[in-house]
Amino acid sequence: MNHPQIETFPSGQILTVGSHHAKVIKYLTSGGYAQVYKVEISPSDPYINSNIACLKRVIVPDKPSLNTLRAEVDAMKLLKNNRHVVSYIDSHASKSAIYNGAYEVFVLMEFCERGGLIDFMNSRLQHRLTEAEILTIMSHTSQGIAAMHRLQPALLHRDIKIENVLISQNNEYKVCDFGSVCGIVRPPKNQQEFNFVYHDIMKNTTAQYRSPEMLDLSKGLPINEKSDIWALGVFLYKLCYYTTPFEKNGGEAAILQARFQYPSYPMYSDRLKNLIRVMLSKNPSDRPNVCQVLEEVSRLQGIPCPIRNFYLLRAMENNKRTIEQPVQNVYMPTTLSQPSTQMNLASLNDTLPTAALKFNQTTIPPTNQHSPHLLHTQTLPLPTNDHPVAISHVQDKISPHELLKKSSKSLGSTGTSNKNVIDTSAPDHFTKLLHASKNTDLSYQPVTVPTSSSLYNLPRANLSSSPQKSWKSINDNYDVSKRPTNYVDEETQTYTGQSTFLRRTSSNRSNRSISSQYSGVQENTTGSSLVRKLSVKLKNVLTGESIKSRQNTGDSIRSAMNSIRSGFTGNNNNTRSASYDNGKRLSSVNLHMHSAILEQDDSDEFEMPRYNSVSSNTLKDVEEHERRTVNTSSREYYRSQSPVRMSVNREMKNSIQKRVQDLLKNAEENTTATVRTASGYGKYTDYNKNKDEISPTKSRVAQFNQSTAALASLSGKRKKPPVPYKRDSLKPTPPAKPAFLSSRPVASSRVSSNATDMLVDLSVDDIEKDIRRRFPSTVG
Ligand SMILES: Nc1ncnc2c1ncn2[C@@H]1O[C@H](COP(=O)(O)OP(=O)(O)OP(=O)(O)O)[C@@H](O)[C@H]1O
Repeated sequence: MNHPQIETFPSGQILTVGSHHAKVIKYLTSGGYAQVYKVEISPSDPYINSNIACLKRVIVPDKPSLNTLRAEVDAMKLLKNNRHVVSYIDSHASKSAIYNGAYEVFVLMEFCERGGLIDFMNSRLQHRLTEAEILTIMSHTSQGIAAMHRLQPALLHRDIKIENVLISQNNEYKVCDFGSVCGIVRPPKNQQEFNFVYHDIMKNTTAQYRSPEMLDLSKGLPINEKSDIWALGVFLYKLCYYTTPFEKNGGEAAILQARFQYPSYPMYSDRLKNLIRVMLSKNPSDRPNVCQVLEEVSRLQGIPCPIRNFYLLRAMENNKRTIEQPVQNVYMPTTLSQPSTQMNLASLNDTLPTAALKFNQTTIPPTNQHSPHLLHTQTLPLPTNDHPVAISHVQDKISPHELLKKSSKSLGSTGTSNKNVIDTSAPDHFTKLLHASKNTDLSYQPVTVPTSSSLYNLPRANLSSSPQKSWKSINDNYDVSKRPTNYVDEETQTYTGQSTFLRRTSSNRSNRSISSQYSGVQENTTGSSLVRKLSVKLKNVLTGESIKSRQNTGDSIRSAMNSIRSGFTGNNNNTRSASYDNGKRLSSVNLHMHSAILEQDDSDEFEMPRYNSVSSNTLKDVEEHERRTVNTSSREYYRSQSPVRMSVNREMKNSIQKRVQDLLKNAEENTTATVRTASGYGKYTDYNKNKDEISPTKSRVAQFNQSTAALASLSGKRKKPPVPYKRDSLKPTPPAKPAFLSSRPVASSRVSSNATDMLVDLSVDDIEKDIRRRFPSTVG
């Protein structure tokens, strides 16, 4: 993004950000893209329990850049209120009054009083961080990342680094900067996809933190959570040694080989070094997942692991579900307590391919004993037919006794190379790697991970030193004016002496393109996916949010139906229904009441400003953006890669289903049409505190009733308006299909599309059939 330089706001300036008023206390600093202010907000935020917040002001030059920011805000919203993520408060976007065509975006978030981790590290050049301090930072940061990885589908941060961790007033470390988030990226299938992924990585990641699979896409490995783990390993190394592991020796070649060395100073325990080593494994599947990292960090700290291993819980739950399915003619013991059948679930976890771990999230009742080791010692019921071991058991149709004997035999063997057999006498894969180093005096612990921390030679002496004691100087260091000028670029800096400072660079992501030339790739992070479009359209139909006349009610239904259809067929040409034309809609909306709101299709995006001056400048870019990029095959590729939206929409999906059902039910019951008012069609907002406007809840109910009534009143009462004659030559030509799409059937490329997966549940045929039946004149 090419960001224009702008004047800073003076102290005392009052701004409106969404439903908050923000008074500038002071300008703090400028990041690569943003001006950052400390502000006083009103009303105060209930989560942070304070009226002091951080305001990020970004001027973006164009709509694609704006969409990138939207994705960042979407991610922050998803992660809101996590203790180790900088918490989102509010946001707003408007057209810039200073720069033509540019946009000004404000994001309000929790203020991290103690500034950046990098400042803290710079304050400790003489006395490097202790192991206990490093473990605390690592634990908090990993918890922030775990909050992302636990989402389904998982969110990747993709830019984990020292510069992106801030410190709160009460010394909690928090992950920030979600400008690079994306979902799991499957390996590119052709040259075009390869180029997109490559450029996307170059643009959104920091060179020294890139993983081997990111650098060598020809390996055909996905970019998934394990790429974040690699970056977290580099992060840990840098916490220890103030430099990254590959910048001195070898650069990219060293990264590709995962070749690095530990400096002799400062001294850290072998356990900590081993943790770095496994996190920096060349093969992603050899790296621990974030829960395992946290478990090991907690063991080293001698405290219970703060989170439950969600990968493991999902595996267990899935396993349980499979077992509960009746299998005919097979004797299945419910539990087996013999040691030989105890399977370390972490082992199972690591044995299963990553994809197999992406089970549906389920709620598992909390255990009484919250121990970091508890989950390691879970007894796994006998393997079932979702696992290679189980297949033979299930197929064999044997009695419980034989089954037990057989499983003891196969599971008990050690050192097996048979991948179909889980070796329960061996430790889990990660634990093995962790303790395999010659440097460590620990031999791995078989089967059961001990709960006694003494087995792990915990550095007790270090643990006793409180990190808080040495954090006195952070506040001083936070003042940017007091920062030393001799910072060294963090991309190239090598620790050369005690006086070398780490630097917060103005452009932290090396190779980060300043232009938006890869707009197709940007869609990945913009979240302008088909799913969103369809969901929003359908939502609009159901809530009446963008309906302004009966005429358009029918149009909207048609449009939504067309969109849903095209969602299944992959044919986008008809999604641009003339009835869904922004300009047309604008001409008839009540600008006075809700112009800002009605112009905006994506109702969950930035909270639009409440003051009048901006209302006519609000953004309706997504439709336009999609129209512009409808031809790009990257869009096809990234259609399956919009996790932010998908996570939001996952929750929405159920409510959509319910609303469709309710809508149809209510349409039958509702005999009197509700009188419609303009206010009833306003945009829903969580923050609408203005008493003059309809409250969010009431507004939603009203909207819903009105749209229901409107639909009901349409039934049989209105003739379909004549379709205006249009000469063929005036009809829009459908955009040409890119070569890539022609060479490959669209349907096959959509198989992996999560967007389609989600929509399947909506039973569109049923919806359409029902609506056709009820409103024959409306749906064309
Ligand atoms: N919530 C916050 N509380 C306190 N200080 C903050 C906060 N957010 C950002 N800062 C300060 O502002 C600096 C720049 O912020 P940030 O990194 O988010 O900006 P950016 O323009 O997105 O930078 P980048 O180049 O990393 O994308 C941070 O390094 C930090 O010192």
